[in-house]
Amino acid sequence: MHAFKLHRLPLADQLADWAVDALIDEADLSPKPALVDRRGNGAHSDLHLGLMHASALSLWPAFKQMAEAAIDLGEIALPLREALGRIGREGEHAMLATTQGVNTHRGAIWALGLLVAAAALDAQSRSASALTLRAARLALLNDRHAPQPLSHGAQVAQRYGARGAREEAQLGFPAVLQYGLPQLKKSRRQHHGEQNARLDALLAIMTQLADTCVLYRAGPEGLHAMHQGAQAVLDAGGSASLAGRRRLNELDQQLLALNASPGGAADLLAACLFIDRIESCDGAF
Ligand SMILES: CC(C)(COP(=O)(O)OP(=O)(O)OC[C@H]1O[C@@H](n2cnc3c(N)ncnc32)[C@H](O)[C@@H]1O)[C@@H](O)C(=O)NCCC(=O)NCCS
Ligand SMILES: Nc1ncnc2c1ncn2[C@@H]1O[C@H](COP(=O)(O)OP(=O)(O)OP(=O)(O)O)[C@@H](O)[C@H]1O
Repeated sequence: MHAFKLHRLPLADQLADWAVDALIDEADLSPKPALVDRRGNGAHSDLHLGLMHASALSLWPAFKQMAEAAIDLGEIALPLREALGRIGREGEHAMLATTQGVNTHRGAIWALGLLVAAAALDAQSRSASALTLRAARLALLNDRHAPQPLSHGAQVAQRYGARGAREEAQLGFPAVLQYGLPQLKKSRRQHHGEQNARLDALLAIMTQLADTCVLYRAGPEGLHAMHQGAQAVLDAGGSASLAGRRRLNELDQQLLALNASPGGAADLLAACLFIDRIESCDGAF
């Protein structure tokens, strides 16, 4: 055996690494409209890039434990769903302890947690559609121990009848499968550059998502501005074109004026990057 043979990471460690990488890549991606990025804190007075990084790293143990639970329990059923719920809530505590009470990644723990578990359940079956289907089947199970707080998402669901993070997962992440990933691949095929392709994927998600962060902060007017503005950037040629960049700057200004931060879309971009990483890795993990 070669003395310098590289060790493959255990599956759970590998998946936790990729989930954290996806969160850091999402946070670093710039210029994102009204979100925390390398330029600043967007529409968030209580967030900054360092906090997003620290928060992402604090979630590594939770993602690893979610993968381990999926490997140990091995099937999509209530014991795994409830283990994920418990680990997810512990992850939220770790996040809040790191950020001193600021919600940096609540939606991301939910989406990426389900996807990490879905990937760990069957390391051979790695297509986006297979992963999101397993994640959806997990999300459809009812965690009997989940608290029912009147979250911002629950409040706008009551007020506007909007579908939020829970429903997006239960439907198999249509925003990722039908908008984010196809746009990511399309912009890559057009050689727009990786950062522009990722921005375009975020914008594609923003064209149609019922983002409860935006609805809570800026109502239907804010959501409409996000949908229209993101579509206008893509129609103008996307982030790689001069006309698209001008539209992106206008969208940034408009969302900032409305205090409308698309946090749900940002979480789903991270989900998109995680799935893309898994799909594109050769052979076993
Ligand atoms: C389902 C969750 C997201 C709660 O959703 P709810 O809408 O009630 O909460 P909240 O207003 O805090 O929003 C959560 C976040 O989701 C993101 N989000 C907003 N809109 C959307 C959307 N349409 N699609 C996807 N994500 C969205 C945003 O980042 C937002 O901050 C989740 O926190 C939860 O129930 N956790 C319990 C622990 C658990 O079961 N964990 C399992 C880990 S796999
Ligand atoms: N780069 C990012 N910048 C800002 N938010 C992000 C980013 N990436 C993900 N998010 C998501 O956005 C959410 C933060 O949104 P928001 O601040 O509206 O939530 P909140 O704390 O529930 O509400 P509020 O700040 O209005 O009281 C987080 O749950 C996080 O998952």
